[in-house]
Amino acid sequence: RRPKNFPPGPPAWPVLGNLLYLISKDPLKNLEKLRQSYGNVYSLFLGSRPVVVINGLKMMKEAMVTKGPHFAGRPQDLLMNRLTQWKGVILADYNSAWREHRRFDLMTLKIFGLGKKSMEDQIHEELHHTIKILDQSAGKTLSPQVMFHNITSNVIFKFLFGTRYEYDDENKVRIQININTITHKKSRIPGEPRDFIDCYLEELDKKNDASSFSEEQLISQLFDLYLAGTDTTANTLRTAFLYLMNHPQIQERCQQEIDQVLEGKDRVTFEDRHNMPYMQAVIHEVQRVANTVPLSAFHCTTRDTELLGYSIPKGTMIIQNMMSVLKEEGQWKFPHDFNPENFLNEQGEFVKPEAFMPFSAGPRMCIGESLASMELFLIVVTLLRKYKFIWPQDAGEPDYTMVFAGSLTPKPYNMKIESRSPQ
Ligand code: HEM
Repeated sequence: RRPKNFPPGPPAWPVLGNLLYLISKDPLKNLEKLRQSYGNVYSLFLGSRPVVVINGLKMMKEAMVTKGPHFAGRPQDLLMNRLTQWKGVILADYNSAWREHRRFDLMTLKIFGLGKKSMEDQIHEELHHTIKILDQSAGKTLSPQVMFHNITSNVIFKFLFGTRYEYDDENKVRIQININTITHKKSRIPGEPRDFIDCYLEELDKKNDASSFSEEQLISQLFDLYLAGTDTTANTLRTAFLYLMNHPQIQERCQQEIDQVLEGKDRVTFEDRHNMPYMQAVIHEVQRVANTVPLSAFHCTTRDTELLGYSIPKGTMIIQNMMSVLKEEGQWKFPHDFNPENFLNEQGEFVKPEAFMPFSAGPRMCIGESLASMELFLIVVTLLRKYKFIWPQDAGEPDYTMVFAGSLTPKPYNMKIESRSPQ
């Protein structure tokens, strides 16, 4: 039974509730249909658990920003919580341990590169390795899946551990996380942190009884940042090249802008984005259609609260339907098409509508937004400057349907690359 004055929703089956809507073939389409029937704030039962689904920019802003702290919890009784021992940052509840760690993560990200140039250098270093592979593949067809994963994985790896792994290294992450923590303790010089682990160990030195910092938390932070920061960005890159290959006129216009703005320059910097409105528009449009994290991370109410006049008790699980904002009619010039004009004004300047919310909003908003934006820009621009990306002739019609498994990703595809004249 729905609690009193709870948001409306479809009738629920015994035991399963409305679970079938979410585990069927196209859960995102189901959520959209339910929005059409029940409005921007509706409810479902996952088994016997009531869940509220939030849709559309207005309600999303009111819940996540205006009433942010009311909606900033995370459900604590999911299997994943048990597996992570209630540690880390992504699944942590809205409490002081989460707050302290979130603040620390953000500050450390800023120290290592977003404030200085080091993250940018790291992205270029990684691109250097990728370009070696691509140069060998010029004129041929390749699958970009692993390649994009390797770039984004190594960028975050270097930030966390101070090293990168070789692309053919089988052991990569699993072993590194444990070994690195131990070797860091031996090799670090206090006051001269090399990476995230060193910064965390410094924090442990300062630790007092009330502090939530611990070695177990350190391991959980490493896992969380690695998991949250790798496939999200890699999947967005895969979406970018799927669309760029199948919209050659958009690809060419990007290349014209890139050639013009970077003429005589060795390599692109993140600052260059201010002179590249079209490129910026394309990357944002890719993120909008990619809808990479379509249900965000599940939230939970931290107190009894209200939304659109409905009562939502403390402890209610909240699902954000991101597509309902990223493709909301009335918010976009072309909500259902891939069209960079969505981010350009009449003067051709880059503008970011409020409904651009792929990183969510409010107290739980993604902490990797700046890093992801920097990666997307530097990687797409560098690759488009050097190569032309072509949809292979034998690949048939492009399939833009995304595969949903927590995050959204395009179906595997191949791309043909040709070197452009030396830039
Ligand atoms: C295109 C790439 C990315 C997208 C679309 C994305 C999107 C999101 C979304 C939708 C959330 C949930 C926010 C909420 O619950 O309201 C989130 C959380 C998070 N993201 Fe990202 N993300 C991306 C890249 C990254 C990167 C590169 C990092 C690592 C530096 C990262 C770290 C995190 C963390 C730690 C959280 C949890 C924040 C918290 O619970 O307080 N993300 N992200």
